[in-house]
Amino acid sequence: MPETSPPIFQRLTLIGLGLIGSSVARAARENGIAAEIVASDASETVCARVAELGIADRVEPDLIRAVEGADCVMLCAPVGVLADIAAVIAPHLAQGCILTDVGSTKLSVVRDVGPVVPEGVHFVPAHPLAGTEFSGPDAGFAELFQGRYCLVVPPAGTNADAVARIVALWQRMGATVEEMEPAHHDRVLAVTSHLPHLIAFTICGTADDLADETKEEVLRFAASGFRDFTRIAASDPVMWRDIFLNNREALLEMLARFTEDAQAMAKAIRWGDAAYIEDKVLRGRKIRRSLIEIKQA
Ligand SMILES: NC(=O)C1=CN([C@@H]2O[C@H](COP(=O)(O)OP(=O)(O)OC[C@H]3O[C@@H](n4cnc5c(N)ncnc54)[C@H](O)[C@@H]3O)[C@@H](O)[C@H]2O)C=CC1
Ligand SMILES: O=C(O)C(=O)Cc1ccc(O)cc1
Repeated sequence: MPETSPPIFQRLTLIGLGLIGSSVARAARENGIAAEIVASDASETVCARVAELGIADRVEPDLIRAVEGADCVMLCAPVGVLADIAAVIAPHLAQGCILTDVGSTKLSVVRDVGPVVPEGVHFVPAHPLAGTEFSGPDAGFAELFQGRYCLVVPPAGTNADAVARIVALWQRMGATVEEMEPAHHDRVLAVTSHLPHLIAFTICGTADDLADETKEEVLRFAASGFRDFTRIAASDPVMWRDIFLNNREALLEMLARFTEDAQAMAKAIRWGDAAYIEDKVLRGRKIRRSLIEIKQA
């Protein structure tokens, strides 16, 4: 008989049952992570759908009732509302409970949620580097985190057992976990995730602004380059509004650097600097190939 590990938590409460929350619900159940999974969402439609899908043991729209008696509460809503949710639930969290999240920005979560966490509750922020351009409870799937990274950013002095249990939770869902400082996390994600999304949203807008001239052609003849951008640009507007506004400094810095590099490319094109252009394209190709090698290793 295959050996089954005991659950890590008795009651795991998920707040926000979109792509990520519903994927955690499915993966937690499939991997026996919690004896009971409670789901709570601000949207009645989402609550009804989660009940219909049967991916939680209990759907509890009332935030306070949802967190009562939980030994782990995971915030899976957009980063802009996490502080408000935390303020409502904080007084109702059980002693020893672990409060965690999956938000894409981490300095803001540490800054906004950290101060309301009561004595005796352990705060372990995290960020799974896994997702898609889809949102909502129907978009989630249990395998989303397999073979992906999850970064945890526990504030200094966090209870080591609480950190170990959050690490175990993500590992059991198939992720590789690494610890990181929140400021470093936000700079790394600004360049690897937030800036690419900004560029995708912007280029789609630029193409759309040229509607009279080219729109029909853009859509009809869209080759893979533009298509790849449209996949990323299909992401959720509220989630990305909140990410941009909550990683303002690092994102603006990376955007400024990118703009300088784009201007250097414009100069090379204007002056016919063929070597510069070729060198930059070659560098892109090398980066892509090294990524594929890492994935295959
Ligand atoms: N989508 C992605 O690829 C990834 C997203 N993240 C982070 O995960 C979090 C959730 O993202 P998704 O699941 O993609 O979003 P989603 O849009 O699919 O789901 C968010 C859910 O939160 C609910 N919600 C909003 N405000 C709420 C409130 N005040 N109280 C309770 N529920 C509330 C919404 O009704 C919705 O069901 C975000 O913080 C995002 O930055 C992290 C990694 C990847
Ligand atoms: O779909 C994609 O390309 C993504 O980049 C998904 C994603 C979005 C936000 C995150 O914080 C992490 C991963």
